Amino acid sequence: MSIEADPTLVEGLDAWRSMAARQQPSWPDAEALADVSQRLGAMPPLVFAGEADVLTARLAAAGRGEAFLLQGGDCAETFAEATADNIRNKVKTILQMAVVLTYGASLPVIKMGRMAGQYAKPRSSDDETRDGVTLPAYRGDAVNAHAFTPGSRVPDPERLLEAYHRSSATLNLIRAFTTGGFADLRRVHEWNRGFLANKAYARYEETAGEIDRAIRFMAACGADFDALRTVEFFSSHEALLLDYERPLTRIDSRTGAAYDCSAHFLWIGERTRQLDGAHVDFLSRVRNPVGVKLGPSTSADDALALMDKLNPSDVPGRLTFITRMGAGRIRDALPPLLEKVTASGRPVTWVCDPMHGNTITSASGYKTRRLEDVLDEVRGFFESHRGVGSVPGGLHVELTGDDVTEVLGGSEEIDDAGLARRYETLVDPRLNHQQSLEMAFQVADMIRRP
Ligand SMILES: O=C[C@H](O)[C@H](O)COP(=O)(O)O
Ligand SMILES: C=C(OP(=O)(O)O)C(=O)O
Repeated sequence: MSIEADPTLVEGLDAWRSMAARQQPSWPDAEALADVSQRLGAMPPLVFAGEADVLTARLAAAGRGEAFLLQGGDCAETFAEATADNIRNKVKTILQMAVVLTYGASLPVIKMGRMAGQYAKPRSSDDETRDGVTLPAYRGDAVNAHAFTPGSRVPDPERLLEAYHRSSATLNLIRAFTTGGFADLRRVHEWNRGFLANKAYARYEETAGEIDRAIRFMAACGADFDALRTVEFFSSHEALLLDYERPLTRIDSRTGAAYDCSAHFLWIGERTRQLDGAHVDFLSRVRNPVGVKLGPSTSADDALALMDKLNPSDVPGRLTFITRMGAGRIRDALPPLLEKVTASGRPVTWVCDPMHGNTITSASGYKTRRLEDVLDEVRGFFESHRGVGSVPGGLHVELTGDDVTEVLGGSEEIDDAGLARRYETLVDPRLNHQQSLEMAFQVADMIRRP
């Protein structure tokens, strides 16, 4: 049965309320939460169901090896940083990476931001202790504030509304950039401006020069370039806070199916992917394309059971598995999953998140990652897929368009002492602009050279 034809899916949209939901805030005031839910439910949707369907078709192509997904953005967006400059720099970085990948690998690249809604974080511990004082952990700006004071850390449902408004403003600007001419491929050089000149920047200029020449050649041949003016760009975030996702879920007037209209693509995190849990149940009932993070402890049977629950009709592009095994584990942990899922003959789009399995604490105490581990996990991802004959369909990265110093290594050779220079993330370390471009060049090579 196709997902829109099953009325029990829509009828059960609130079934998650009686299931175990991990990583939810302890909202102190149930009435205030109910009031916010009602107000969120009255807000316009942030995306249109038809856009989510287009993305499903694009992800199906990535699952067949006919496209490649590039999903990137902050670990945790913050309200304070939802500024024009930050949004523009992130969009530019993703567009630049996409150009490098498209040109280098001759594959269409699906561009998706971890943007316009990535305001909630699952945490390893419910508390944080500093100098003997213990407070509730920061769970993202949609829940509480980062400042280490008792008042800041109390979950406040009004923040869900603020997350909605910031997401709306961010998405509006992304749409303006990507449809208003800013993302026109003929401006490929412009996207480099404003970043620090560096090795990756120079290599990008070379690629941009080659693209320019190709465009001038095609123009001289009389090609029509209207299609270059706009770019499809999709939004995504972890569907962690069900008190946010549920009120933004709407019934599509065309099909009668439910869509979570907080973003085009939603994923379930490694910590909340229990088969009988609230998150899996809720996302099984919406028709957006959805993802699930799979860590190194995932068994092939877990993966198959998630497919049964989240994509029972085997719709290509509906389900993406985002593997995050760690560089040291991927070559052992991924192939058994790929073998069994591939043998089932059922459609899944496989994406590599090389960030979340490679987090370390540096000698000076920073939560960081090594760029070499991150790249090694991507290499392991390609090797595993090539060994099994399955399709490496995309990349999921935590990045920023700014010149932060949060990840070790890269051609700038950021070392432990260098981390302090500009360490700004509130949760996990992100690749900076240069490291993101370096990664794109290397991944283009990996796609090109089987
Ligand atoms: O981004 C992912 C998680 O939210 C994050 O890695 C958890 O970090 P913690 O272990 O500091 O809670
Ligand atoms: C929490 C995240 O990842 P994971 O669920 O893989 O740990 C994340 O992507 O922000």
